[in-house]
Amino acid sequence: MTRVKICGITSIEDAHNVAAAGADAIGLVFYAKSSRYVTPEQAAKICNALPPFVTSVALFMNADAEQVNDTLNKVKLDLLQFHGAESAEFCRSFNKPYIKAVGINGLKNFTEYADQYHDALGILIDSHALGKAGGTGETFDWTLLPKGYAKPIILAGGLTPDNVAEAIMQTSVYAVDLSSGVESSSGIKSKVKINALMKEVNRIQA
Ligand SMILES: O=C(O)c1ccccc1N[C@@H]1O[C@H](COP(=O)(O)O)[C@@H](O)[C@H]1O
Repeated sequence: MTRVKICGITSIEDAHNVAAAGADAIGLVFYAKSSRYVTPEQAAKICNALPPFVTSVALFMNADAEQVNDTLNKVKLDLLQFHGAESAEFCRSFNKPYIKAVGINGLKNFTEYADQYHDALGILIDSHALGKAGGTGETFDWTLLPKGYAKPIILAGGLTPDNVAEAIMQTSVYAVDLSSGVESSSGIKSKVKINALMKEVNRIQA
């Protein structure tokens, strides 16, 4: 069963809609330049309102250790997602499970890059260029995905209710991660699109 994470949650209502639709995880963006940015105080309210068995994921983009620690102190978080140029040493320094995002665009050697993060729970592959921010809403050529990599692969980048079934069937990834593809406007999730997404994911796995 392919897992689903919906990223960029900014309200309790959106978190409830994601959980009710049957997604596995919500993502909270702690990157101030993002339209989906939430403060630790807002995120704490959202996480406290989550039902059991829905994973809360904190997305950081080149944050410093102080910001990550401050967020961890204030918010009940299950997993960290590092979406920038964070070193493996930095990612593991919080003693918290993490996933590392990799921008596939222009990446020379996936295995060499991803192997540095050998203690990550999984590797998220997005369409952005190395060093640039993700969440662009752009897809990439899924045939570039590594085959048979030792860790779970999470596919991101431009996924929508219309292309998610094709993406899962073509790639057999462990999980998909969506943000802009299930929004009604930037930072606001659409209940209709979230339900349509989960219907598609369930349809092809029935
Ligand atoms: O969502 C953001 O604003 C964001 C900012 C900086 C880095 C990553 C961000 N989002 C992540 O990008 C991918 C793809 O998003 P999309 O579906 O193409 O909009 C996803 O992992 C988001 O979590």
